[in-house]
Amino acid sequence: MTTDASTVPEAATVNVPVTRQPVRVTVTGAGGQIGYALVFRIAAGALLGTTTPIHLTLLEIPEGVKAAEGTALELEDCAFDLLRGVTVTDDPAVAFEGVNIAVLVGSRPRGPGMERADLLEANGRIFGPQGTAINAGGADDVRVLVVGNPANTNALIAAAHAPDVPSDRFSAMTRLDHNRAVGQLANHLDVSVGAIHGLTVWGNHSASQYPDVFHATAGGRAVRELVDERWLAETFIPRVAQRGSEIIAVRGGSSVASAANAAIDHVRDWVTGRGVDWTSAGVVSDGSYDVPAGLVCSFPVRSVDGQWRIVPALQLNEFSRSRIAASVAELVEERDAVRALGLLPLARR
Ligand SMILES: NC(=O)C1=CN([C@@H]2O[C@H](COP(=O)(O)OP(=O)(O)OC[C@H]3O[C@@H](n4cnc5c(N)ncnc54)[C@H](O)[C@@H]3O)[C@@H](O)[C@H]2O)C=CC1
Ligand SMILES: O=C([O-])CC(=O)C(=O)O
Repeated sequence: MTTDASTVPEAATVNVPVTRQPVRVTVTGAGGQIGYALVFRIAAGALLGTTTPIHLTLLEIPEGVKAAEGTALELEDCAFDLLRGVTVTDDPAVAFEGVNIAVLVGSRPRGPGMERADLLEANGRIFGPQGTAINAGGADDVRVLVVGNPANTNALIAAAHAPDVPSDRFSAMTRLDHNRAVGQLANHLDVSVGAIHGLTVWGNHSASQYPDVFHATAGGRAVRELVDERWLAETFIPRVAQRGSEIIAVRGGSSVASAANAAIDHVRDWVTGRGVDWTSAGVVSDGSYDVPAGLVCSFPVRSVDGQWRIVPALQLNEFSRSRIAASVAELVEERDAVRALGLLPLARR
């Protein structure tokens, strides 16, 4: 089923000159919670700026199509200048035809008492067919952000099913962890978040992740000289790594608005670049920092010419090396588990 709720008149009353074709952005799981928090901000220009027209495609499973159609009606009611059309569909082939930016959210969230890896089999089955559809229909410049959990391994599955798309076009969202770490550190040091630079979340988007402050600065001062190791090991790292569970316990459901915000930060920085500073993203390892090549692991990254590049040659102390190794070991286990389930059938070229 596919419906077009394309109602915003082309260049009718907008102040911004329309100079190019709309960028095609597809959001999966658009009838769900994160989808609802995401698409209005995308349509308002938070993703690609206030002069880039957008066509939004909302992919849902049949049970979710009504909710997505309702969202499309509300998008229409916002009369966003930049929004050139909305397509709602339950067909991945339609959803990914000509897509420039795919944000893969659609999948089950975890509930209280679950770890993200508990979703491996149920959600893993979603990302192979979507990778295949992206391979078949994606635009030459397609970029894919996987949000649905377990995000790193789902990105691995999607990329493995898209052998014609360069693997660096697939990434997994650890930006929420990065933002959480920046927020916690800024609070602790009583500085603004904008004063924090050089922080990295390494590894898996799971409780094993390692938020690393050893290269970070706050207002130009080395963070390692401003915090004590006990606070790092006993408060900061576990608080950031367990923040998803904390949110589930406190609000009764997993993070929504902060996740949508992180997805926007990730894609915006990927497309537009970030100068000299870095952020964190799950990208396909090239073997840097002893992370086995091919795993989707969170690294310090910069976007250069629209491509994520791993920040090279950071000196890692023994503590950092062992924390990264533990999280990478979990990624290897997840990869082996989905391989055993037959969800990683293709060798990438
Ligand atoms: N990487 C990260 O930092 C974060 C990831 N998440 C993950 O995001 C995912 C979505 O979370 P919510 O939006 O809160 O869940 P939700 O349950 O509110 O929405 C998920 C939507 O996905 C749809 N869906 C399921 N299978 C689909 C498929 N094959 N194709 C298209 N749509 C499909 C469902 O119908 C539903 O509407 C979960 O896996 C959650 O764990 C959540 C927060 C942060
Ligand atoms: O924890 C969850 O299940 C949702 C999530 O990924 C997060 O909030 O980081």
